[in-house]
Amino acid sequence: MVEQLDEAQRAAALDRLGEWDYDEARDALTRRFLFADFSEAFAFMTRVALAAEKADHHPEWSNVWNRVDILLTTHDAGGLSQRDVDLARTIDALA
Ligand SMILES: C[C@H](O)[C@H](O)[C@H]1CNC2=NC(N)=NC(=O)C2=N1
Repeated sequence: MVEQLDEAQRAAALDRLGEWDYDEARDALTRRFLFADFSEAFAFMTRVALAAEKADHHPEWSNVWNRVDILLTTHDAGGLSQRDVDLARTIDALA
């Protein structure tokens, strides 16, 4: 079972992640990625999809041309968990 992060753990995680914002309503991490064009954006999404499937942890996301909006939360935990923080780091490395 995955545990929801408490306030202190969440603050520490957000501090270290830097580029990610906190969505209070969803208890989630969010980040917008911008690319040169659709092809670059979709290539990124493909890399993330493979990593997400491998980790069995999946993003909520949308794409409009060169833009990819990502939201990470853990449905099983009812909010933000370490799995989201780990996936955020993985995604940053794939951008
Ligand atoms: C059964 C399976 O492990 C779960 O449904 C996983 C799959 N991917 C998931 N992804 C996310 N973001 N949150 C989850 O709680 C989650 N649960």
